[in-house]
Amino acid sequence: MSKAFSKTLRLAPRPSSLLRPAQSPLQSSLVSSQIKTASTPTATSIRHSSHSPLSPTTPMRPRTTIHTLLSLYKAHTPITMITASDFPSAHVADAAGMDMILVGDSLAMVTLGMDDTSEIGLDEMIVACRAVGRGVQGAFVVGDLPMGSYEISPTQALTSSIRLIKAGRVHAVKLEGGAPMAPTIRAITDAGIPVLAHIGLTPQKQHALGGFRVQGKSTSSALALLRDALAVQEAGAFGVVLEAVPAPVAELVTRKLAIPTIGIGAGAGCSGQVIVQADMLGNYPPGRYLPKFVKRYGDVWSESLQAIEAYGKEVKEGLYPAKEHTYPMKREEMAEFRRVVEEEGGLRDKDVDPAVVEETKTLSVSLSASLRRSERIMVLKWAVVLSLKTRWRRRGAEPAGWRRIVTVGRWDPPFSTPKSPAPSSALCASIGSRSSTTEAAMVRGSSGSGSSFSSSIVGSGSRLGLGSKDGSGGGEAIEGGWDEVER
Ligand SMILES: Nc1nc(=O)c2c([nH]1)NC[C@@H]1CN(c3ccc(C(=O)N[C@@H](CCC(=O)O)C(=O)O)cc3)CN21
Ligand SMILES: CC(C)C(=O)C(=O)O
Repeated sequence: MSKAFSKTLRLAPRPSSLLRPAQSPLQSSLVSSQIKTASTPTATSIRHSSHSPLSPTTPMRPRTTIHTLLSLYKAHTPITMITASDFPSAHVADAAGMDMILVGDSLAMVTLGMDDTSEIGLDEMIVACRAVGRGVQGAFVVGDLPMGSYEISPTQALTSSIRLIKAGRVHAVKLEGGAPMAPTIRAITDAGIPVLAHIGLTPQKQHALGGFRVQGKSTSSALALLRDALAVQEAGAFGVVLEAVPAPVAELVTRKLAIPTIGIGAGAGCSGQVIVQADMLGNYPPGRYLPKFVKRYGDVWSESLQAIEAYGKEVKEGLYPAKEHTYPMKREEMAEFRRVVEEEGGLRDKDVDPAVVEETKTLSVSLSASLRRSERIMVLKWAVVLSLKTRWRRRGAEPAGWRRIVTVGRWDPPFSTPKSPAPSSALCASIGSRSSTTEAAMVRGSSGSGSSFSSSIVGSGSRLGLGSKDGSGGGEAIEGGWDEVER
């Protein structure tokens, strides 16, 4: 063990829970299910819930601790680190075997679309850290202290660091700054929280640096960089990020230190590397600015664009969803449903609460009395639908009848006038959010393509105005069909 590094560990005694974080219940259960899967590869009985956050196929990996990092450093094995900002980016980075994951404040720009990193706050960082933590099984997770959360005093920095650890569930914190930050780093490490320092180009201080500019290019600034590196090491940092410094400078600084350097734009002479995941994956379209040091290992933008375009096309063409994406129903049940709809023309009495019918009628009458004719029809329909929905919701269930009403609800002339356009199909869909496309298709299929199908709610022998075909409900005979509504 190198002298300064071991001193770091000694000076900053940490609770063993930090050094060797216990597995969360989620992870232990995941692990046991993986073991089962692994030992019985052909077993089909193990079904993983689609809600299970971590993929069951991810191989197990042991927890990376500060000791693991030290071993890598001592063995001159480059340490791998990548940023993550949410559950999926953490999950994939962890599965890819990254030694460390950084929840960097660059997520302000690449994930939240902010102009720079100065805008993001500690609360937002904590949300990201927690999401990342849920996706990580083995990597050592470092959370960035955002601008404004640590510069005022060592006490402020410690308070923020404790929040990142306790609420954000990270294993260590990172902060920007060299020698002037030494007392702050000391305060945090003394409290048993590992600190990764960050010197060179420190993006939070971009305005003071005059932009994102390479640091340490002159003898004096290279010397200042070395002084900063030694100062943060002395203060107890377990490692230091060197950003955008000439490679030979970074290499020499690395040799003068006894803690690992993690380079980004600092050449291969560092003890490890870090990169912004969104940059290296090619998450953004060509043309977006990328720092010179970024190598694009992927083209996620094109892949995503292609996939989403294909989805859009298939939806427009009616190719998606296909049969295998829909839910089956017993033939007899569907036959009975169809019979009730087509032969009885609506709901059976037992499906409708008489009180609902009464209430709806009253509502309809009072509304129709107070509205102009053109508005009336539309409002009445919505009133009926909403009233029924409320009622049925209150009774703790949404009977098939509600879906049926919404599914077959139609929004076409005469209320689709330039003055009062029909609600969009999207609106219809959201109102009937429990009604499925499949069901709409079934209803459509049953009434013959392009034919008009309308519904009336029949309850207690009463017909309510939902645009019944024969005009007995809302008093409107309506032409047209579902197709017109959807397109
Ligand atoms: N997507 C992303 N990736 C990053 O690596 C990153 C961010 N965002 N946001 C915060 C900082 C900014 N970073 C940068 C940005 C540019 C250079 C760079 O290579 N600058 C050039 C030109 C600067 C100038 O115009 O003077 C240089 O030569 O310094 C380095 C690091 C790194 N960080
Ligand atoms: C660029 C890395 C080191 C970083 O600080 C970040 O992602 O915020």
